[in-house]
Amino acid sequence: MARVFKSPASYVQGAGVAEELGEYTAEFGESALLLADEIVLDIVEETATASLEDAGIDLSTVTFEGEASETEISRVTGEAEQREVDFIIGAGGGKTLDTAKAVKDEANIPVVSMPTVASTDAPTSSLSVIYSEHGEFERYRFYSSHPELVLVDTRLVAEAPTRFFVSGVGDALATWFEADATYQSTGTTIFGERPTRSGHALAELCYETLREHALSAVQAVERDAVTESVEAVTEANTLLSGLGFESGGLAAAHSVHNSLTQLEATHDATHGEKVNLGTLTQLVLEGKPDAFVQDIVGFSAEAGLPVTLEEIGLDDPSRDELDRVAEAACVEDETIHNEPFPVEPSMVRDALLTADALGRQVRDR
Ligand SMILES: NC(=O)c1ccc[n+]([C@@H]2O[C@H](COP(=O)([O-])OP(=O)(O)OC[C@H]3O[C@@H](n4cnc5c(N)ncnc54)[C@H](O)[C@@H]3O)[C@@H](O)[C@H]2O)c1
Ligand SMILES: [Zn+2]
Repeated sequence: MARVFKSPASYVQGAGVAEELGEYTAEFGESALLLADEIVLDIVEETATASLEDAGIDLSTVTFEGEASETEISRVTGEAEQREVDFIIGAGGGKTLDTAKAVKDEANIPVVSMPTVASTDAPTSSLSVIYSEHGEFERYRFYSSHPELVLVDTRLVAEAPTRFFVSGVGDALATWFEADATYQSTGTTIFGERPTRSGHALAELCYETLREHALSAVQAVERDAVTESVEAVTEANTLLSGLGFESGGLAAAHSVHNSLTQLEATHDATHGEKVNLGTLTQLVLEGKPDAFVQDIVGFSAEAGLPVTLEEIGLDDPSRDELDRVAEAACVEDETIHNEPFPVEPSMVRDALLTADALGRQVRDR
């Protein structure tokens, strides 16, 4: 089996780089469509328009309606085609960027991925997570190429609500454990091939960066401050986590996340928050030693992440609900089968219950 590593063509990160959007995108053409929801348009439209105008690029906008659904993708693709734009810029959170990437694919134009929160690794990846119009996970949509450019303004990231940044830490914290499980097994990545050493190493760097900088970075973001730790964690959440999961592999944590979305009560928890329960479940499933699991539970709680089912909306889950989650996590094409041992639904249910109990112990301390 081949080993494959893929990535976006360029990654640019720094405080104030949104003002240089025009310079970095001039190579993509003379007209662009900006896709962002109302909140994000308020934040970026003026800066983006001015910067693109300086670079001789016409910019028009489409307001993102809130869900990365097939309906929304068709609507925005229609706008891009009708206006005959040369490229699309998606600005905002994971759902907006996933939609912009799908439009790139449908309309066959470059996409600039401009996260305004460091909440997930969606900006960097070559796939979109598609939901129904009601917010239920439907499927992944894979593309043959990555965003042409990922541009992250850390000033915007720091000024956004801290919860997004903390959620990004949750998404990124899973990366190393999942990549390492895939590496130790005969698992494949989303490219359908074996992981490279590079993917594995970047996933580990992602983990080390979070352990060294996350607590300081969260404190800084709480105060809208940009520090070296904020730069480090923004890169971990956005770039290292993205490259690490795509070229390193996903395993149990994201399967548990996906299956948790089946329960409506978890819909108010963010992607990264649900992933954190997935990470803790994976560590218990793998039989990691007590001290190790407690260390990760303690670290993630201190960073502000949920460590119990209650904190992601499941106050008193029934046995039946947990069984449904465990079943869904183990369907054939789920990445949980990248674990280096066979996984059955009953093992997942028991690991989830135990992870929750360990989380409550830490919370009650
Ligand atoms: N494609 C991938 O590889 C991948 C990876 C991880 C997650 N995802 C997907 O990403 C989605 C989750 O993304 P998310 O957690 O970013 O949430 P989101 O996209 O649902 O929402 C982001 C919210 O943040 C707001 N926002 C954005 N920037 C802001 C700013 N600077 N200040 C204030 N508010 C701001 C937006 O208005 C929006 O309400 C899920 O659909 C998940 O499946 C995809
Ligand atoms: Zn994720």
